[in-house]
Amino acid sequence: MSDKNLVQIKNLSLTFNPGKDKEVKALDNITFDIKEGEVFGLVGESGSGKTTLGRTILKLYDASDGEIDFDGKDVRKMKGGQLADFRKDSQMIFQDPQASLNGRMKVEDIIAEGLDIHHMVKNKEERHARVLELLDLVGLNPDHATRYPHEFSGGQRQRIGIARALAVDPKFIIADEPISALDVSVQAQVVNLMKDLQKKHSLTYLFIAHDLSMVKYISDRIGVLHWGKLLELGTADQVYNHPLHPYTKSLLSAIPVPDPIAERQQKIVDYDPSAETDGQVRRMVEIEPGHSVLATPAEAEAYRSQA
Ligand SMILES: Nc1ncnc2c1ncn2[C@@H]1O[C@H](COP(=O)(O)OP(=O)(O)OP(=O)(O)O)[C@@H](O)[C@H]1O
Repeated sequence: MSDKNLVQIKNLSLTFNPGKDKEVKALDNITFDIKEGEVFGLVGESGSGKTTLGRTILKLYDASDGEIDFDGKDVRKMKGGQLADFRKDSQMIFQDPQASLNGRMKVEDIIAEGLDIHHMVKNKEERHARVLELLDLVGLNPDHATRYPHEFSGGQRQRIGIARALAVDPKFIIADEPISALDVSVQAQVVNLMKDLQKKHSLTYLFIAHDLSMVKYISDRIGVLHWGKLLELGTADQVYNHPLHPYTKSLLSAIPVPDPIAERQQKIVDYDPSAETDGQVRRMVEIEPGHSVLATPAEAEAYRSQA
Protein backbone atom coordinates (compact mmCIF):
# COMPACT_ATOMS: atom_id res chain seq x y z
CA MET A 1 0.00 0.00 0.00
CA SER A 2 1.34 3.46 -0.83
CA ASP A 3 0.97 6.64 1.22
CA LYS A 4 -0.79 8.34 -1.66
CA ASN A 5 -4.55 8.78 -1.47
CA LEU A 6 -6.30 7.42 -4.54
CA VAL A 7 -9.76 8.43 -3.35
CA GLN A 8 -10.47 11.38 -1.07
CA ILE A 9 -13.97 12.07 0.19
CA LYS A 10 -14.66 15.23 2.13
CA ASN A 11 -17.93 16.27 3.79
CA LEU A 12 -19.91 14.25 1.28
CA SER A 13 -23.70 14.45 1.56
CA LEU A 14 -26.57 13.28 -0.58
CA THR A 15 -30.24 13.88 0.07
CA PHE A 16 -32.76 12.05 -2.11
CA ASN A 17 -35.98 13.93 -2.92
CA PRO A 18 -34.96 17.14 -1.08
CA GLY A 19 -37.86 19.16 0.27
CA LYS A 20 -40.38 16.42 -0.54
CA ASP A 21 -42.28 13.99 1.69
CA LYS A 22 -39.96 11.20 0.74
CA GLU A 23 -36.79 13.15 1.60
CA VAL A 24 -33.94 10.82 2.69
CA LYS A 25 -30.57 12.03 3.90
CA ALA A 26 -28.74 8.99 2.55
CA LEU A 27 -25.21 10.39 3.07
CA ASP A 28 -24.49 12.85 5.84
CA ASN A 29 -21.18 14.72 5.91
CA ILE A 30 -18.88 11.78 5.22
CA THR A 31 -15.10 12.22 5.20
CA PHE A 32 -12.48 9.53 4.59
CA ASP A 33 -9.79 8.56 2.12
CA ILE A 34 -8.63 5.36 0.47
CA LYS A 35 -4.93 4.90 -0.17
CA GLU A 36 -3.51 3.47 -3.36
CA GLY A 37 -3.36 -0.32 -3.00
CA GLU A 38 -5.58 -0.31 0.06
CA VAL A 39 -8.65 -2.45 0.76
CA PHE A 40 -11.15 -0.25 2.55
CA GLY A 41 -14.07 -2.17 4.03
CA LEU A 42 -17.37 -0.36 4.45
CA VAL A 43 -19.94 -1.97 6.72
CA GLY A 44 -23.41 -1.11 7.86
CA GLU A 45 -26.85 -2.65 7.95
CA SER A 46 -29.41 -2.49 5.16
CA GLY A 47 -30.36 1.12 4.36
CA SER A 48 -27.28 2.66 5.99
CA GLY A 49 -26.22 4.22 2.68
CA LYS A 50 -23.44 1.86 1.52
CA THR A 51 -24.63 1.45 -2.05
CA THR A 52 -25.47 5.14 -2.30
CA LEU A 53 -21.95 6.02 -1.17
CA GLY A 54 -20.40 3.66 -3.74
CA ARG A 55 -22.56 4.99 -6.54
CA THR A 56 -21.90 8.60 -5.57
CA ILE A 57 -18.13 8.06 -5.58
CA LEU A 58 -18.46 6.62 -9.09
CA LYS A 59 -20.49 9.65 -10.19
CA LEU A 60 -23.54 7.51 -10.90
CA TYR A 61 -25.42 9.70 -8.40
CA ASP A 62 -24.89 13.43 -8.03
CA ALA A 63 -23.78 14.41 -4.54
CA SER A 64 -25.73 17.22 -2.84
CA ASP A 65 -22.60 18.57 -1.21
CA GLY A 66 -18.93 17.82 -0.55
CA GLU A 67 -15.88 16.71 -2.48
CA ILE A 68 -14.75 13.52 -4.19
CA ASP A 69 -11.23 13.37 -5.57
CA PHE A 70 -9.90 10.48 -7.60
CA ASP A 71 -6.18 10.42 -8.33
CA GLY A 72 -6.07 14.15 -7.60
CA LYS A 73 -8.99 15.01 -9.91
CA ASP A 74 -12.36 16.40 -8.87
CA VAL A 75 -14.87 13.65 -9.74
CA ARG A 76 -17.91 15.91 -9.40
CA LYS A 77 -16.58 18.17 -12.15
CA MET A 78 -15.41 15.46 -14.53
CA LYS A 79 -16.71 15.36 -18.07
CA GLY A 80 -15.65 14.35 -21.58
CA GLY A 81 -12.36 12.49 -21.86
CA GLN A 82 -11.57 12.82 -18.18
CA LEU A 83 -14.89 11.19 -17.26
CA ALA A 84 -14.32 8.42 -19.83
CA ASP A 85 -10.91 7.70 -18.26
CA PHE A 86 -12.52 7.63 -14.81
CA ARG A 87 -15.20 5.22 -16.08
CA LYS A 88 -12.41 2.88 -17.16
CA ASP A 89 -10.21 3.31 -14.08
CA SER A 90 -13.01 2.63 -11.60
CA GLN A 91 -15.13 -0.50 -11.88
CA MET A 92 -17.91 -2.09 -9.89
CA ILE A 93 -18.58 -5.67 -8.85
CA PHE A 94 -22.20 -6.23 -7.88
CA GLN A 95 -23.96 -8.22 -5.20
CA ASP A 96 -26.09 -10.41 -7.39
CA PRO A 97 -24.17 -11.79 -10.35
CA GLN A 98 -27.40 -13.33 -11.65
CA ALA A 99 -28.97 -9.90 -12.04
CA SER A 100 -25.88 -8.00 -13.11
CA LEU A 101 -24.88 -10.26 -16.02
CA ASN A 102 -26.94 -10.00 -19.19
CA GLY A 103 -28.44 -13.48 -19.56
CA ARG A 104 -28.69 -13.21 -23.33
CA MET A 105 -25.01 -12.52 -23.83
CA LYS A 106 -22.24 -15.11 -24.04
CA VAL A 107 -19.57 -14.90 -21.36
CA GLU A 108 -17.01 -13.77 -23.92
CA ASP A 109 -19.10 -10.76 -24.87
CA ILE A 110 -19.92 -9.93 -21.26
CA ILE A 111 -16.26 -9.89 -20.29
CA ALA A 112 -15.22 -8.02 -23.43
CA GLU A 113 -17.86 -5.28 -23.16
CA GLY A 114 -15.47 -2.84 -21.49
CA LEU A 115 -12.71 -3.71 -23.95
CA ASP A 116 -15.06 -2.74 -26.79
CA ILE A 117 -16.36 0.44 -25.14
CA HIS A 118 -12.88 1.71 -24.34
CA HIS A 119 -11.35 0.48 -27.66
CA MET A 120 -8.76 -1.57 -25.86
CA VAL A 121 -8.34 -4.36 -28.44
CA LYS A 122 -7.43 -4.08 -32.12
CA ASN A 123 -9.22 -7.11 -33.55
CA LYS A 124 -11.26 -10.25 -32.78
CA GLU A 125 -8.20 -12.40 -32.16
CA GLU A 126 -6.78 -9.98 -29.62
CA ARG A 127 -10.19 -9.68 -27.97
CA HIS A 128 -10.56 -13.47 -27.72
CA ALA A 129 -7.02 -13.89 -26.37
CA ARG A 130 -7.66 -11.25 -23.70
CA VAL A 131 -10.94 -12.94 -22.68
CA LEU A 132 -9.15 -16.30 -22.31
CA GLU A 133 -6.47 -14.62 -20.21
CA LEU A 134 -9.14 -13.09 -17.96
CA LEU A 135 -11.03 -16.39 -17.61
CA ASP A 136 -7.80 -18.04 -16.51
CA LEU A 137 -7.12 -15.21 -14.06
CA VAL A 138 -10.41 -15.80 -12.25
CA GLY A 139 -10.15 -19.60 -12.30
CA LEU A 140 -12.55 -20.37 -15.18
CA ASN A 141 -11.88 -22.47 -18.33
CA PRO A 142 -11.42 -21.37 -21.95
CA ASP A 143 -14.56 -23.30 -23.01
CA HIS A 144 -16.64 -21.17 -20.63
CA ALA A 145 -16.29 -18.26 -23.09
CA THR A 146 -19.05 -19.54 -25.35
CA ARG A 147 -21.58 -20.29 -22.60
CA TYR A 148 -24.36 -18.21 -21.08
CA PRO A 149 -24.56 -16.99 -17.43
CA HIS A 150 -27.40 -19.39 -16.49
CA GLU A 151 -25.07 -22.34 -17.15
CA PHE A 152 -22.90 -21.38 -14.16
CA SER A 153 -23.11 -21.63 -10.39
CA GLY A 154 -23.38 -18.45 -8.27
CA GLY A 155 -19.68 -18.49 -7.40
CA GLN A 156 -18.70 -18.96 -11.06
CA ARG A 157 -21.02 -16.14 -12.11
CA GLN A 158 -19.33 -13.85 -9.61
CA ARG A 159 -15.98 -14.87 -11.14
CA ILE A 160 -17.36 -13.72 -14.51
CA GLY A 161 -18.35 -10.40 -12.89
CA ILE A 162 -14.83 -10.04 -11.52
CA ALA A 163 -13.28 -10.83 -14.94
CA ARG A 164 -15.56 -8.21 -16.52
CA ALA A 165 -14.41 -5.60 -13.99
CA LEU A 166 -10.73 -6.45 -14.46
CA ALA A 167 -10.88 -6.49 -18.27
CA VAL A 168 -10.21 -2.76 -18.58
CA ASP A 169 -7.23 -2.69 -16.18
CA PRO A 170 -8.91 -0.56 -13.54
CA LYS A 171 -7.12 1.09 -10.62
CA PHE A 172 -10.10 1.12 -8.29
CA ILE A 173 -12.87 -1.40 -7.72
CA ILE A 174 -16.01 -0.94 -5.68
CA ALA A 175 -17.30 -4.36 -4.70
CA ASP A 176 -20.86 -3.93 -3.44
CA GLU A 177 -21.63 -6.92 -1.21
CA PRO A 178 -19.93 -9.25 -3.73
CA ILE A 179 -20.40 -12.41 -1.66
CA SER A 180 -23.73 -11.81 0.09
CA ALA A 181 -25.74 -13.69 -2.52
CA LEU A 182 -23.36 -16.67 -2.59
CA ASP A 183 -23.45 -19.96 -0.69
CA VAL A 184 -21.41 -19.76 2.50
CA SER A 185 -19.23 -22.58 1.13
CA VAL A 186 -17.99 -20.47 -1.80
CA GLN A 187 -17.86 -17.07 -0.10
CA ALA A 188 -14.31 -17.58 1.17
CA GLN A 189 -13.11 -18.75 -2.26
CA VAL A 190 -14.40 -15.60 -3.93
CA VAL A 191 -12.94 -13.36 -1.21
CA ASN A 192 -9.59 -15.15 -1.54
CA LEU A 193 -9.66 -14.69 -5.29
CA MET A 194 -10.41 -10.99 -4.88
CA LYS A 195 -7.60 -10.63 -2.35
CA ASP A 196 -5.11 -12.41 -4.66
CA LEU A 197 -6.10 -10.27 -7.63
CA GLN A 198 -5.84 -7.12 -5.53
CA LYS A 199 -2.26 -7.95 -4.60
CA LYS A 200 -1.25 -9.15 -8.07
CA HIS A 201 -2.62 -6.07 -9.84
CA SER A 202 -1.98 -3.48 -7.08
CA LEU A 203 -5.70 -2.70 -7.03
CA THR A 204 -7.49 -0.43 -4.61
CA TYR A 205 -10.83 -1.72 -3.28
CA LEU A 206 -13.83 -0.29 -1.56
CA PHE A 207 -15.32 -3.52 -0.26
CA ILE A 208 -18.92 -3.10 0.91
CA ALA A 209 -20.63 -5.57 3.23
CA HIS A 210 -23.22 -5.71 5.97
CA ASP A 211 -21.24 -8.22 7.99
CA LEU A 212 -17.95 -7.31 9.67
CA SER A 213 -16.55 -10.82 9.72
CA MET A 214 -15.67 -11.08 5.98
CA VAL A 215 -14.65 -7.44 5.74
CA LYS A 216 -12.22 -7.90 8.60
CA TYR A 217 -10.45 -10.65 6.71
CA ILE A 218 -9.94 -8.71 3.47
CA SER A 219 -9.64 -5.07 4.67
CA ASP A 220 -6.74 -2.92 5.75
CA ARG A 221 -9.10 -0.36 7.25
CA ILE A 222 -12.82 -0.41 7.99
CA GLY A 223 -15.45 2.32 8.08
CA VAL A 224 -18.79 1.79 9.84
CA LEU A 225 -21.82 3.50 8.35
CA HIS A 226 -25.20 4.07 10.00
CA TRP A 227 -28.08 6.28 8.80
CA GLY A 228 -25.77 7.87 6.26
CA LYS A 229 -23.11 8.82 8.81
CA LEU A 230 -19.65 7.37 9.22
CA LEU A 231 -19.57 6.43 12.91
CA GLU A 232 -16.19 4.74 13.26
CA LEU A 233 -13.04 4.40 11.20
CA GLY A 234 -9.88 2.47 11.95
CA THR A 235 -7.64 -0.42 10.99
CA ALA A 236 -9.38 -3.78 10.64
CA ASP A 237 -7.84 -4.81 13.96
CA GLN A 238 -8.97 -1.65 15.76
CA VAL A 239 -12.55 -1.82 14.53
CA TYR A 240 -12.98 -5.58 14.82
CA ASN A 241 -11.04 -6.31 18.00
CA HIS A 242 -11.22 -2.97 19.84
CA PRO A 243 -14.44 -1.27 18.72
CA LEU A 244 -15.32 2.03 20.39
CA HIS A 245 -18.70 3.14 19.06
CA PRO A 246 -21.72 1.34 20.58
CA TYR A 247 -23.14 0.73 17.10
CA THR A 248 -19.97 -1.10 16.02
CA LYS A 249 -20.11 -3.14 19.22
CA SER A 250 -23.70 -4.04 18.48
CA LEU A 251 -22.87 -5.07 14.89
CA LEU A 252 -20.03 -7.26 16.16
CA SER A 253 -22.17 -8.90 18.80
CA ALA A 254 -24.63 -10.01 16.11
CA ILE A 255 -22.08 -11.98 14.07
CA PRO A 256 -23.05 -15.66 14.24
CA VAL A 257 -20.55 -17.80 16.11
CA PRO A 258 -19.93 -21.20 14.44
CA ASP A 259 -19.39 -22.91 17.80
CA PRO A 260 -22.78 -24.01 19.32
CA ILE A 261 -21.54 -23.72 22.92
CA ALA A 262 -20.13 -20.24 22.37
CA GLU A 263 -23.33 -19.33 20.52
CA ARG A 264 -25.43 -20.13 23.58
CA GLN A 265 -23.28 -17.70 25.55
CA GLN A 266 -23.29 -15.07 22.81
CA LYS A 267 -24.82 -11.84 24.04
CA ILE A 268 -26.29 -9.51 21.47
CA VAL A 269 -25.56 -5.90 22.43
CA ASP A 270 -28.57 -3.69 21.68
CA TYR A 271 -27.90 -0.29 20.16
CA ASP A 272 -29.87 2.78 21.09
CA PRO A 273 -29.63 5.16 18.13
CA SER A 274 -31.41 8.05 19.89
CA ALA A 275 -28.04 9.75 20.56
CA GLU A 276 -27.68 10.20 16.79
CA THR A 277 -30.73 12.43 16.65
CA ASP A 278 -30.26 14.44 19.88
CA GLY A 279 -29.27 17.56 17.96
CA GLN A 280 -25.71 17.68 19.35
CA VAL A 281 -22.86 18.39 16.94
CA ARG A 282 -20.56 15.43 16.47
CA ARG A 283 -17.31 15.29 14.53
CA MET A 284 -14.88 12.51 13.69
CA VAL A 285 -12.37 12.57 16.55
CA GLU A 286 -9.15 10.55 16.47
CA ILE A 287 -9.18 8.61 19.74
CA GLU A 288 -5.94 6.72 19.13
CA PRO A 289 -3.63 6.87 16.07
CA GLY A 290 -5.69 5.98 12.98
CA HIS A 291 -8.84 5.18 14.99
CA SER A 292 -11.65 7.76 14.86
CA VAL A 293 -15.20 7.92 16.13
CA LEU A 294 -18.05 10.36 15.51
CA ALA A 295 -18.40 12.04 18.88
CA THR A 296 -19.10 15.16 20.90
CA PRO A 297 -16.08 16.46 22.89
CA ALA A 298 -17.47 14.82 26.06
CA GLU A 299 -18.05 11.48 24.30
CA ALA A 300 -14.53 11.67 22.84
CA GLU A 301 -13.13 11.97 26.37
CA ALA A 302 -15.06 8.89 27.43
CA TYR A 303 -13.82 6.94 24.38
CA ARG A 304 -10.25 8.01 25.19
CA SER A 305 -10.39 6.61 28.68
CA GLN A 306 -11.94 3.43 27.27
CA ALA A 307 -9.17 3.02 24.67
N1 LIG B 1 -32.72 6.25 -5.74
C1 LIG B 1 -33.16 6.47 -4.51
N2 LIG B 1 -34.18 7.34 -4.30
C2 LIG B 1 -34.64 7.60 -3.05
N3 LIG B 1 -34.14 7.03 -1.94
C3 LIG B 1 -33.13 6.15 -2.08
C4 LIG B 1 -32.60 5.83 -3.38
N4 LIG B 1 -31.60 4.92 -3.19
C5 LIG B 1 -31.51 4.69 -1.87
N5 LIG B 1 -32.42 5.42 -1.19
C6 LIG B 1 -32.60 5.46 0.28
O1 LIG B 1 -31.33 5.85 0.83
C7 LIG B 1 -31.05 5.10 2.00
C8 LIG B 1 -29.74 4.37 1.81
O2 LIG B 1 -29.93 3.32 0.87
P1 LIG B 1 -28.76 2.38 0.33
O3 LIG B 1 -29.33 1.48 -0.71
O4 LIG B 1 -27.60 3.20 -0.05
O5 LIG B 1 -28.39 1.54 1.64
P2 LIG B 1 -27.51 0.22 1.74
O6 LIG B 1 -26.72 0.38 3.00
O7 LIG B 1 -26.73 -0.01 0.51
O8 LIG B 1 -28.59 -0.90 1.93
P3 LIG B 1 -28.60 -2.42 1.36
O9 LIG B 1 -27.58 -3.17 2.18
O10 LIG B 1 -30.01 -2.86 1.64
O11 LIG B 1 -28.27 -2.37 -0.09
C9 LIG B 1 -32.23 4.21 2.24
O12 LIG B 1 -33.10 4.86 3.14
C10 LIG B 1 -32.88 4.08 0.87
O13 LIG B 1 -34.25 3.86 0.98
